[in-house]
Amino acid sequence: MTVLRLEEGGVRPAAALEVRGLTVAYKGGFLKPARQVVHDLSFSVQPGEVLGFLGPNGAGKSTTIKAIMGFVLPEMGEISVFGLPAGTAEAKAKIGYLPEVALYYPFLTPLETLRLYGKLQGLSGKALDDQAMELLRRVGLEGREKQQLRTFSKGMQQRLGIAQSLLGKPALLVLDEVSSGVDPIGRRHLRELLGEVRKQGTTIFFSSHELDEVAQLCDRVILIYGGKVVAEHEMDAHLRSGIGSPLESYFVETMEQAARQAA
Ligand SMILES: Nc1ncnc2c1ncn2[C@@H]1O[C@H](COP(=O)(O)OP(=O)(O)OP(=O)(O)O)[C@@H](O)[C@H]1O
Repeated sequence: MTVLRLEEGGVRPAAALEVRGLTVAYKGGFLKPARQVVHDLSFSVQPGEVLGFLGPNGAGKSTTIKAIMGFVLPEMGEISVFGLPAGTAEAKAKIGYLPEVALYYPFLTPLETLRLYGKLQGLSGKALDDQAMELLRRVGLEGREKQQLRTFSKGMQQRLGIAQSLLGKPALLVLDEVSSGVDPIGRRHLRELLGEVRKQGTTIFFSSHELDEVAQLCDRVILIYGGKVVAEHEMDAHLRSGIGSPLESYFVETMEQAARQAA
């Protein structure tokens, strides 16, 4: 279902992801007050766009992503996915999600794991097996389909997580630290894979500390610090391919400025 919005001068499709005034607090311990970690955060991702969500450790990226998935309940704010309220079954059905730490049942094989997740999405039979095998090939786990996950390295588990997020060809990919633990060859494959997925029209929203990867993949970046958006930038030619690592310099300068302002 495509939800249309009435705009001045006509209708346009709803954003793939819209976050408005998101405020999240975690409960404190015994007699300790709740602590707000995301403050009045707003941004949107348009259909087909690839958006990098950047910020230092503890900035609130995973918390925001968990709110998008409906795993943490915001104190305030609204989130919609293609116009559907976040956290609902309909919204979740549109999303392929890779958590920051993907934990799988250690005695299952990657193929069995993808079958399990595929069945939860309503896929079955040969169509599911074909898709699972194709995804395992694309993430470089060909030949390991029948190896139990307890014997997998961190990077291999991450590759499986990426395959799992792509099951069912979701319209929106939400990836939390997508290349964490993946070796340089795997990262290159991952970039190619996400490039292909993007060409098929999939919207991608991902957090990463790998700024070279972000520079190559993204149309736009959003930078957060202390749970607030502090900058937003189109990935123009300079940031993408200037001398040195322009995105890294932009990131560091923006964060230093945000830290000075917060002090
Ligand atoms: N379950 C929790 N209970 C209490 N505080 C939490 C919880 N999860 C995260 N936090 C706190 O919320 C803040 C934001 O954490 P979050 O994991 O969202 O940051 P992040 O930007 O994803 O960081 P990183 O880059 O290190 O993954 C941090 O101060 C963290 O300590």
